[in-house]
Amino acid sequence: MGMMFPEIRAEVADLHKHLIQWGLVVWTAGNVSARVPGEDLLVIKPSGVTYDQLTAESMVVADLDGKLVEGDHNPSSDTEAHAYVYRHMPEVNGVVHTHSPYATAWAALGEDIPCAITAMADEFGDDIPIGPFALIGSDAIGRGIVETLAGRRSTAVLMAQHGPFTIGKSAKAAVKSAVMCEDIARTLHLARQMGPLKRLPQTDIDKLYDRYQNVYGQTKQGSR
Ligand SMILES: O=C(CO)[C@@H](O)[C@@H](O)COP(=O)(O)O
Repeated sequence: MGMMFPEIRAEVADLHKHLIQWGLVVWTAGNVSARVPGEDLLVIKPSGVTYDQLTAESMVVADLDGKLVEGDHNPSSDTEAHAYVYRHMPEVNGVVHTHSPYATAWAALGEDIPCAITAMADEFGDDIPIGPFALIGSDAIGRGIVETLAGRRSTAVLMAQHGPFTIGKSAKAAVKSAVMCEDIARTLHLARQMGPLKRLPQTDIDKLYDRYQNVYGQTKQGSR
């Protein structure tokens, strides 16, 4: 019998290339997962396997308690965290974790990143919040992600003294959130060296977010 969910496995394996392409990880320090539609299952990277060895075949399938269901490798050490998010946030279909340098520096400081530029209002419509410090090896990280992000727009949380976790309506959307989170963390770090950051007015954040999420690019509303 063939492996379960070959297409989702291939997509998740391929999405890890973006972590390298955009400078979000060194060695194996990051992971991407996707929810399996209609199943209490997820596909995630195997733990400690370098990105050049990630293929559809090397991905693993786990249940939403983080237990291995199919695969020749141990699942990512963050599988329980990803699984907790999928159990408690039904609208989320992708989760990413990295140690991208600027976002992780803000996490080390324990400071929210204020929504001070239009690119941040576009993508997040919100500050990027700090989540609690939580040790790996239980659902503490997942609980911290959900408690921090539930009910707010941001799709990125900086887990204190650890690093960013991002969520999305798809695994690709969660990867994009991780890329934009790092870009914004770097820009606002640079800005803060020159002076205090100033949060945009909430009304402007709301307008920018609405445009970017509903009109920007090739959305139907965006067509001339
Ligand atoms: O941050 C951590 C551990 O604290 C992990 O995400 C990172 O080392 C990557 O682990 P995996 O290779 O996905 O098991």
